[in-house]
Amino acid sequence: MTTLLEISGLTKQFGGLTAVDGVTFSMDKGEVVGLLGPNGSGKTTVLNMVSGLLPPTRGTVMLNGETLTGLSPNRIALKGVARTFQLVRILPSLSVLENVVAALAFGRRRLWGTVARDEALARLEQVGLADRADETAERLTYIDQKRMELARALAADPAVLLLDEWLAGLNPTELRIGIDLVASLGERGVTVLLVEHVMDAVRALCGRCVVMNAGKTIADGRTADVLADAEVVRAYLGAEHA
Ligand SMILES: Nc1ncnc2c1ncn2[C@@H]1O[C@H](COP(=O)(O)OP(=O)(O)OP(=O)(O)O)[C@@H](O)[C@H]1O
Repeated sequence: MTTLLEISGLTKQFGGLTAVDGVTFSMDKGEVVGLLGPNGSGKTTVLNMVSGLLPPTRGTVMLNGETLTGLSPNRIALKGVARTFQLVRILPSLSVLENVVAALAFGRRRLWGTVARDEALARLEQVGLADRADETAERLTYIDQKRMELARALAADPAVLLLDEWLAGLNPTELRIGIDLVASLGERGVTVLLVEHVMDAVRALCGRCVVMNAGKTIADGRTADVLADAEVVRAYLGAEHA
């Protein structure tokens, strides 16, 4: 396996609070890795540093041996890192199709015109939203806005996709579809870092998990082993899970 993403000693301090404290792990190409931990343990802050939204206080992020730390979010996106947000970010007054076309125009492939339109439709098809292509984005349900945000992220043809609780709030049928979708991305060689509290999804999707607590990594290993780890159960999953 080839190491694609390497996170070393990643640290973020907000004033006196060390939100992320020396986090180190790497991901191979095509791996789907769960990043777990209780609320406030620092997971989103890790994603924010990997995607360049926040500069780390210390530590580095490398993609394919190239340092991302210090680059702007836009540059990092152009290098192949895409993400979704816990609270979806869309262009509300544009159509669903235009939202994805915009991601293509400003993404690393810089596609325009009918090529962009065809590609956008293919991405919407992939996330099950092709029939809503002409709808104004703000009229979509929250779940469909999440789907559209994923289509925008996929339009960037990412090497690494950071999903921040993308499966949260889905009903059981939608969850099944969402899990299959994320699994298909891994199978296509997209490396996925999944911040998620939905344990059925984590078990179904992640061969490996990294668990954080109070900014630190407390476990990193095969999902079954990590979820049975006494410290992970104590800090995150709770006794009823064990
Ligand atoms: N911009 C910020 N300024 C100050 N403190 C912040 C900032 N962003 C996050 N924090 C704090 O850093 C800590 C880690 O937050 P973070 O959102 O990364 O946790 P999380 O594990 O993603 O939580 P959740 O599962 O609830 O999304 C929290 O104590 C949070 O209040």
